[in-house]
Amino acid sequence: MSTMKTRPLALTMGDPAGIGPELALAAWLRRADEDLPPFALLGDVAHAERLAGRLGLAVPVRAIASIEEAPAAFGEVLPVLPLAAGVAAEPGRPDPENAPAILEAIDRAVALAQDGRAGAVVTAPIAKSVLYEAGFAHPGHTEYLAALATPPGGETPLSVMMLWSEGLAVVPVTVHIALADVPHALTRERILATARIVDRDLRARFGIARPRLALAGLNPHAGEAGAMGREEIETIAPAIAALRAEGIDATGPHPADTLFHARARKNYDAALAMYHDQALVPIKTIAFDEAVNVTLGLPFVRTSPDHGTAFDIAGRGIARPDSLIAAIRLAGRLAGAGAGVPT
Ligand SMILES: NC(=O)C1=CN([C@@H]2O[C@H](COP(=O)(O)OP(=O)(O)OC[C@H]3O[C@@H](n4cnc5c(N)ncnc54)[C@H](O)[C@@H]3O)[C@@H](O)[C@H]2O)C=CC1
Ligand SMILES: NCC(=O)COP(=O)(O)O
Repeated sequence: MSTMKTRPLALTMGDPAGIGPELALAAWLRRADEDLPPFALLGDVAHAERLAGRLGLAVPVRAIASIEEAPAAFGEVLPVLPLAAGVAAEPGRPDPENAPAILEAIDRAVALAQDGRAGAVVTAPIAKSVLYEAGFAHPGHTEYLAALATPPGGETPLSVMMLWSEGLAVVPVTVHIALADVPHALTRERILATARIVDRDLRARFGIARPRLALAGLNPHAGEAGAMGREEIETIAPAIAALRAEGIDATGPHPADTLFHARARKNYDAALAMYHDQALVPIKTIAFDEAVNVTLGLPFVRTSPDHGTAFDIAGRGIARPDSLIAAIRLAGRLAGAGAGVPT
């Protein structure tokens, strides 16, 4: 394991009835094999210990008082920053009563990253519907993180969801909305703002000198010259023209059905899809165990596994930690934690 001085990552527990906490235990067990940067779990010590016992995982858990203690502790124990809100969770049985603890973990992780004390935020999955029942007013992490990143009296940044893997990166321009609302939400301004953030962050965070962005159409055959919908002509093509005029390497609108096969994927660094499933179906199909959800447009790094809470398998020890491990590794890389700072 690295002896370099690093800023630890802040890993939220997600929904404690989902697979997030057990994946955190599994990732910690693989820390040396995977050369993971140190992280602290924002969670509940007793819950993590019970889960480790139930799953037969040899994970010593220790409460730490500040995240600065995490790197030194990480080699021997799973460091946990305990939450003030209580956690009482049975695997597979989500309970809106846990909403305060779930949100506290996110809030504190973001505060640590904003203060420069954590290198990045890694979030374990939350079940949106469970939080909605408790009054949560944001569609998901992506939008909530933008709200948390809003400076006092300032503008809320546009947070952009990107699902990234070695072979494919996809960005849904519209995210957590009903399909019926997509055409209305898909404006030229939204496409422009999203593509600019993708271009900027692929350069700044991923080190791609001139990102190639491929924009999908919305309709079959990218509208078939207007016969199957006019969004391509009226909205998407003008946005692409404006992006190109700014010097951004944007192409399209491409028919979505031929944008994701192996040869097509070599032609771009990120595909901008017009709605959630147009983006997430291809990447989860080819890279479910490796893909990482990265939020662009924020003043701090946030990654997450590509999957959800998987209540159907929680507490059974069969959930694969690969995507969370990929999320931790990518967070470390994007935050510069992987390289470390010599002590
Ligand atoms: N970043 C986040 O917080 C995300 C949260 N969600 C939330 O998760 C909840 C459940 O969503 P679903 O659509 O059911 O998706 P899901 O990803 O939780 O589960 C879909 C299927 O994949 C399996 N699966 C998921 N992760 C797995 C893993 N690591 N190893 C093995 N099998 C795995 C599950 O058992 C299930 O059969 C929803 O409430 C949704 O809001 C979904 C995606 C991301
Ligand atoms: N389907 C992706 C997803 O739901 C992730 O959402 P978020 O909670 O990361 O915004």
